[in-house]
Amino acid sequence: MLELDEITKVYPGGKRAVDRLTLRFGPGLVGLLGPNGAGKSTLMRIAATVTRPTSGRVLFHGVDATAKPELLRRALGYLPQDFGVYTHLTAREFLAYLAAVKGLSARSARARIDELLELVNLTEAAKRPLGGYSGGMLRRVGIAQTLLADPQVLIVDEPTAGLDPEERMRFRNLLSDLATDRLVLLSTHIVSDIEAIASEVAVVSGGRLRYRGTLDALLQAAKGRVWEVTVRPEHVAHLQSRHAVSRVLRTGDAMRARVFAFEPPVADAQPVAPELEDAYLGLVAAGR
Ligand SMILES: Nc1ncnc2c1ncn2[C@@H]1O[C@H](COP(=O)(O)OP(=O)(O)OP(=O)(O)O)[C@@H](O)[C@H]1O
Repeated sequence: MLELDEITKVYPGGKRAVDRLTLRFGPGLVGLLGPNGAGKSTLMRIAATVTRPTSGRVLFHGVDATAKPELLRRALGYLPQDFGVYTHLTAREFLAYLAAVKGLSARSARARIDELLELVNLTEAAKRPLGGYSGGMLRRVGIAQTLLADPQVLIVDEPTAGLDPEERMRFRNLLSDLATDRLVLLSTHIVSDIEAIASEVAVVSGGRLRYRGTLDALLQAAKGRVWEVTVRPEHVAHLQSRHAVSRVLRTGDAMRARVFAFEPPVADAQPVAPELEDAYLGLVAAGR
């Protein structure tokens, strides 16, 4: 449905934010996972036709959206990382305003807005000014606006940033429901944001694709490469400088750390079953 074909983005000043990256998507929820600065937002903006790539093409149903963006734009809902609202408007007024900008008739907009407020669980709050909304509520308004024209492709950039755990979970469930009959592309640097809901994941670091596939296969690939080690507190920094360390816990005077490494990182390292976080950090470290 949507293809990113050999995309490269070099910003003025020379920063190569995305480097020859190719990804193909069908319906379902795909997590775009990568550390801060990996190039996720740049890639999302290119996929949403907001930014032009330096080279490469975005194809939507085979049509080159870099040259002819209209087809993709009509089928697209995009929630940018820095989504802003007019704080003095109510949710209903704000959505009505955006519906008008998108060219929906007032009558069909009204019915659609009712449906969407229900979907994102904001019907009760719809008459209150957005200035009084929590971060989670504002994100849900953000999602509602992406759905005004019932898009086939939904692109959401770091949507759970700043949300509390309960809001995070609600938001994850909402995105998961929305992915049953459309493509939802969700970028994040937090593994648990996509752990339970993504059918596939693309891991990006340094502007390059490091992995594309199921979370299961990612986990399998880390088998036999995750170790638990006990070290003195002053040795943690040394361990971190040589390996991907996914978790450090204090146990009495010592520190217990989970380490991704092909060989035992210290003599008495214990092999442990990998978790997704270990597998992801191992991949990112390998790309450095
Ligand atoms: N307009 C710009 N001009 C110059 N460099 C930029 C610009 N936008 C982003 N960059 C740089 O490109 C790289 C990738 O940035 P990008 O925002 O795409 O990454 P990201 O994975 O979304 O990270 P984050 O989650 O921190 O936003 C970073 O090094 C960033 O500093």
